[in-house]
Amino acid sequence: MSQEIWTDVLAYVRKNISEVEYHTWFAPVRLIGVEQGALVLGVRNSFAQEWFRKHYLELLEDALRSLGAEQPQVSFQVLPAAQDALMLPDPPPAPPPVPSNPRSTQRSVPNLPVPPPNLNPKYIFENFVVGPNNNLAHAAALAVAESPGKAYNPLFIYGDVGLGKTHLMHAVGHYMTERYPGKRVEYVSTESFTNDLINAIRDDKMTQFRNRYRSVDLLLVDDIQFLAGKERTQEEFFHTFNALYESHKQIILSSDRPPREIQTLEGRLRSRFEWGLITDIQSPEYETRVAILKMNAEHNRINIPQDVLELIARQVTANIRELEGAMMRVVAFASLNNVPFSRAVAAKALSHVFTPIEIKVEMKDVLRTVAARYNLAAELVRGAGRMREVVVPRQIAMYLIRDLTSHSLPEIGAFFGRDHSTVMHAISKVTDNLGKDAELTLVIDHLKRQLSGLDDLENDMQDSHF
Ligand SMILES: Nc1ncnc2c1ncn2[C@@H]1O[C@H](COP(=O)(O)OP(=O)(O)OP(=O)(O)O)[C@@H](O)[C@H]1O
Repeated sequence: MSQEIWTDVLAYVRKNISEVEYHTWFAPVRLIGVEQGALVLGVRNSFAQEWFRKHYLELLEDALRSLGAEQPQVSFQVLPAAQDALMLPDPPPAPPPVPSNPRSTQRSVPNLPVPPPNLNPKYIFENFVVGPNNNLAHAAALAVAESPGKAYNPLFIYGDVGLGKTHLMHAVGHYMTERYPGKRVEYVSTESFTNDLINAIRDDKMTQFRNRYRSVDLLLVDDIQFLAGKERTQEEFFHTFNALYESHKQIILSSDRPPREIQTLEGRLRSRFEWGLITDIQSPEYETRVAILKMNAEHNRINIPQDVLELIARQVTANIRELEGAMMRVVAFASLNNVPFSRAVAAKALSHVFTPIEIKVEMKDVLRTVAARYNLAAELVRGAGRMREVVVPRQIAMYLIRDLTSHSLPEIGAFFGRDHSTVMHAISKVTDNLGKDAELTLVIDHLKRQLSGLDDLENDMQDSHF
């Protein structure tokens, strides 16, 4: 996760300084991690350390603020020389989205496994959650992947932004390159196709252009609606389409609308787009959104409780890219503010972007927050253990549940697998000690604020040393 935060920070920094400055100062920086809410960066020498403190600290803090850090903290460590040398070859941390047009020299060698073309490695079928909103598009994509050029040609996938059209197209590309090494797959956005065409005309390289697009086994063209109004590009695409279609090569097109709604598209192209199968992707319903978040969290190896994922899924409804962004925002917020995941934390993290939601504290929120405070597993606090290390947190959790929720003593007892008299005993024990034990008083106060709204997160962080 720290890597995602760092990637976002770098993107922010890059937007705010010149490219030269960025490459001089930020390219050699290594992320050490996020420790207790602070972003720890490794720099090459003490001069760089000083330079960063003087010139870039504020910018880095702003970047963290933009990710939700209430009290951004950045520290710099000088990397040991060997480590620096070792770390230098690291790939740059911010992978660009999908390059528009890299060419592989190996592609022209026949029968060699072709490296995956410019496809996003994350966009594979295994990572695609199927729900009622996209099952037809998914089934069609799978059918095409299994019998390219035969099942449906072209396959035309349409839907609003950020709903998985590109993901499905790439998945077919990956599937094909894995299954049939040597097959050529080309993914291109309509914009890149247009630019390539313009360059080819300008540089008198139309033969190369045509060879490139007409010799593929699978052509994936994103955002085909942008062909509208571009007559020369339409003309060229028409011939590319025919050449591929006639030699039974597969074509997959994506668009934000069905062919008949693309204005100023030549009739002959429109009718060709309708020859195969037209399928749409709708916005995902709640269960699919939760499943997508769950898969994403697992993919990034982040352990986010189900109820927090559910809260995020309720908040973001229309667009999966935004849904993923919201989850990352919550993760960054929790990690930069050094607080455990809870619905209150998620609500707070998203409050700047979405309509704030009011959170009712639930028993499991309390249990989790208390357990995190004592560095214990929640189930240990809830369990039957009688060691003082777990008994005190358990009593505190019972006390806080009684205080912050409307659950009755028997309900609290049932949650902990005990009877109501145990709960009563725990509550009176904590109440008795509250006035006498200053540290306990502070801890309870801190936990209460953390659980109810987090308006005082800044103070929480200052207190977090106890
Ligand atoms: N069903 C799904 N399961 C898992 N992840 C998904 C699913 N649908 C979309 N995503 C993820 O959502 C993000 C946006 O998807 P994608 O880029 O494919 O959308 P798109 O429809 O092509 O959007 P645009 O029209 O803006 O290009 C990606 O990270 C993708 O992996």
